[in-house]
Amino acid sequence: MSVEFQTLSRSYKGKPALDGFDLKVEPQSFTVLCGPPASGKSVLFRLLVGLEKPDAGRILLSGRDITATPPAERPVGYVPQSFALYPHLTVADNMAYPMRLAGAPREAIARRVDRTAGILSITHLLKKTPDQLSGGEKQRVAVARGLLKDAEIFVLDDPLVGLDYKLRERLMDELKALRAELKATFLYATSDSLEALTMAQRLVVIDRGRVVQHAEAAEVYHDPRHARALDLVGFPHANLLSGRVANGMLEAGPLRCAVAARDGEVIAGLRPEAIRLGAAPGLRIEAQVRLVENLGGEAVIYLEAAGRDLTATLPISGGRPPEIGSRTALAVDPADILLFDAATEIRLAGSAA
Ligand SMILES: Nc1ncnc2c1ncn2[C@@H]1O[C@H](COP(=O)(O)OP(=O)(O)OP(=O)(O)O)[C@@H](O)[C@H]1O
Repeated sequence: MSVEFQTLSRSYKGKPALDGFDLKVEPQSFTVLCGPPASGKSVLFRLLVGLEKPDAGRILLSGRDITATPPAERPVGYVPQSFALYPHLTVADNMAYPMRLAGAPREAIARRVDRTAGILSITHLLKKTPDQLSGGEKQRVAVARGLLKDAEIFVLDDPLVGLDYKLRERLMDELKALRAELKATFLYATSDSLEALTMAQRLVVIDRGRVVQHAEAAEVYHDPRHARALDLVGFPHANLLSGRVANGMLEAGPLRCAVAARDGEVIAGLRPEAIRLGAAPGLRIEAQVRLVENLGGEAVIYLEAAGRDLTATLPISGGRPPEIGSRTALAVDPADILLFDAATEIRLAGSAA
């Protein structure tokens, strides 16, 4: 089933949470919505589930307008961000609750509970009550409960937040497998960019209640169309330096070079992995090392250059990362600098020359 949001708007006390939100996702796709906190992801999901009404705009499922359809009549399963399990019911009964409510036959419920519990590795918990579970176990039960509904669309609002990395990785694989098995359309919100890149077929970057880019995950990473897409997708966060272009010259903190962009205020973006240490061809930058995080094979190095903060990731195979407090020479290929309009944050045509 396809899902289409058409110029959806929703404000709270005059402040827009969604502001002309437009998005269409294909049937049986796995779409990840990635946006910073308070960008509107949860509000969007609550509108799709029917828990709230938009101020303007429409929601279409396979072309049918469901904006005014009551929640119970929408074929949408929901894993909310904050979950509440019924304390007096066992895990199995907690999971079964939405299907019971919908009047599903007992055998169908039992089958579905068993299968979903197996996929999420919670079979051993089925007879326990929530007070006997750890935080992570409760979270997996809540995910299972949301996925149990006989639905064609499932929305998962940051369902793995707070779980340890190994468990998250495993659950991500299992959720993808489950999507294929259920032949359903999955919408998955996260504010974690690594999770977004790992999970996504299609990635939607949201900023301030609007879609700023919708593309394959790799395309968002390699060809960000908006400063927020560059900022959010990738780890560590990209460097975003405010500056200006005048007479074909970029000046943004330590980044000073000829560019083919029009004159005006800009944001110059540079991924940490595009900065090299030592003398290399390209733009030379003098910097001071503020902090080094040694990750084994590579180091994240926090620097100051021309009064601005810069983050670099450097391979340190065999070598040693630079000393904290030392001065160091950096090299940047001007072609790696991405320019965005300072006001709209949209990518500008023309990169460094
Ligand atoms: N019921 C509400 N009343 C008032 N303001 C609200 C309400 N729900 C959401 N908002 C506001 O709408 C904006 C978007 O919130 P939303 O919860 O959708 O963000 P989000 O992208 O899901 O963030 P997070 O990743 O932190 O969950 C925020 O500024 C939030 O304060």
